[in-house]
Amino acid sequence: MMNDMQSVFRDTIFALSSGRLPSGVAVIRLSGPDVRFVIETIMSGMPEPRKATYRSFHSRDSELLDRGLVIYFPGPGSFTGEDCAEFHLHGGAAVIDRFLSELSSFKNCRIAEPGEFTRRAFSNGKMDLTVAEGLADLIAAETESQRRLALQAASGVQHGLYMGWRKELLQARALIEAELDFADESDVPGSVSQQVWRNMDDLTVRIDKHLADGKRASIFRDGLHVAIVGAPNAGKSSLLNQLAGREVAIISEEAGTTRDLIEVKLDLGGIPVFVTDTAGIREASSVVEKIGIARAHERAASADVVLLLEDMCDPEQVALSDIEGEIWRIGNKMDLPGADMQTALDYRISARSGEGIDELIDAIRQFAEAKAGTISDALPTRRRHMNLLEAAKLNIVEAIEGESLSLELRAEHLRRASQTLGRITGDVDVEDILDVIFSQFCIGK
Ligand SMILES: Nc1nc2c(ncn2[C@@H]2O[C@H](COP(=O)(O)OP(=O)(O)OP(=O)(O)O)[C@@H](O)[C@H]2O)c(=O)[nH]1
Ligand SMILES: [K+]
Ligand SMILES: [Mg+2]
Repeated sequence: MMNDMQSVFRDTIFALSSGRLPSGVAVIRLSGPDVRFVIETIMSGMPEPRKATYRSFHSRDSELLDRGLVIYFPGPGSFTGEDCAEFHLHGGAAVIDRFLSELSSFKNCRIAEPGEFTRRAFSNGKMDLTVAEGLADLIAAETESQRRLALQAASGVQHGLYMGWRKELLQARALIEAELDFADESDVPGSVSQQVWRNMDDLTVRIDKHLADGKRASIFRDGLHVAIVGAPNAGKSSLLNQLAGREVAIISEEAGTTRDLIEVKLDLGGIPVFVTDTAGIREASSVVEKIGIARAHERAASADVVLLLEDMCDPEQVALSDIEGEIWRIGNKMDLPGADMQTALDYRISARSGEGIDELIDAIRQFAEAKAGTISDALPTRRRHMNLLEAAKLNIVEAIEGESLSLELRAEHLRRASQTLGRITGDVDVEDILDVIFSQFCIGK
């Protein structure tokens, strides 16, 4: 469909494609030239294509392996483009072990590498790289926004966008060619390429916007990072436990309890939020505590939001430096009569009673959502895409600004931009990166 290469693989691959055992049902998937032979041998005869058929499965020495469903997907109209099959079996560890070892005993049949099914699908032109990556992301998606983003990529939205841009580049080059061919004829105005450069300007604006959207959307992949910092005993670990809804960190009245960074992951409005508890900041004498405090400073510096926690009964200023993100001043221990409610603070809470915690969580959620924006258009979902988009844009800019260059050279910059976009989708020259991309998949996909 998208690639015109058709690859022929000698091996038939198989893997357990469903989750961890034991499970109610386990699905073993096969793909390759010997799929028909394997099915015929194991269940004597072939089922109707693409129809779930209930059968008994036997080993070659006629031992009953299991009873279950088999579905046969003849190539090329299958996921990988090859003959494929699925066996739906009872999800017991011994059942699956026995079945897999039976499959291994067939000539040219072997366990699939991670991502090998999808890689075959890509090689057989069933999908482009952005779709393949979207599928991997879909399987890895843990939050609602990650799911939506991945599903867009898996549905080919990005692919369509980049193909469209490549077409624009192709048209621009065609117009330049035409201008070169007719340069000496007086009736073709030199303004053809003026129009080309205006179009190319417009294209760089769209690529820039797409890149900016991608930067915002990276929050869905990388998450929002929140650091809790403050003086010892301010109640940082108590706050972490409140946010996590469980006892993650040790709480005690002893100042200097927390030494290491303790991180929990929350799902706030579909966005992964990583909250880190840190060592209380003070002039420490112990070596270990000093290391902990240095880590606290580092984490605060790189966080998107620093929750600077202060004990309202015992206010103490903590100095932070090189902070990249926002600092929110949080007053703690509002449940105590001695709490000073006069100080200017962003939020007041009790990490012991839980008062004010919901408001704080809401504020973090809103901050994350505002930072992420809305997912409506196609977005570049990976650093790989972003890097190639940057490179393509630079090629176009070189062409636009190269007024002192020959038209041929300027057209060559546009050709490179198109090639670079082609590397995102895998339509051009990508053999060198396929191993890296597909090894990130899980086995059975
Ligand atoms: N009354 C009251 N006590 C609190 C509150 N938050 C924390 N505490 C108490 O304050 C003490 C210190 O709490 P921690 O959560 O360990 O404080 P921390 O900031 O993590 O301390 P270090 O890890 O030592 O820096 C404990 O005795 C907590 O029970 C609060 O909101 N109200
Ligand atoms: K403490
Ligand atoms: Mg602590």
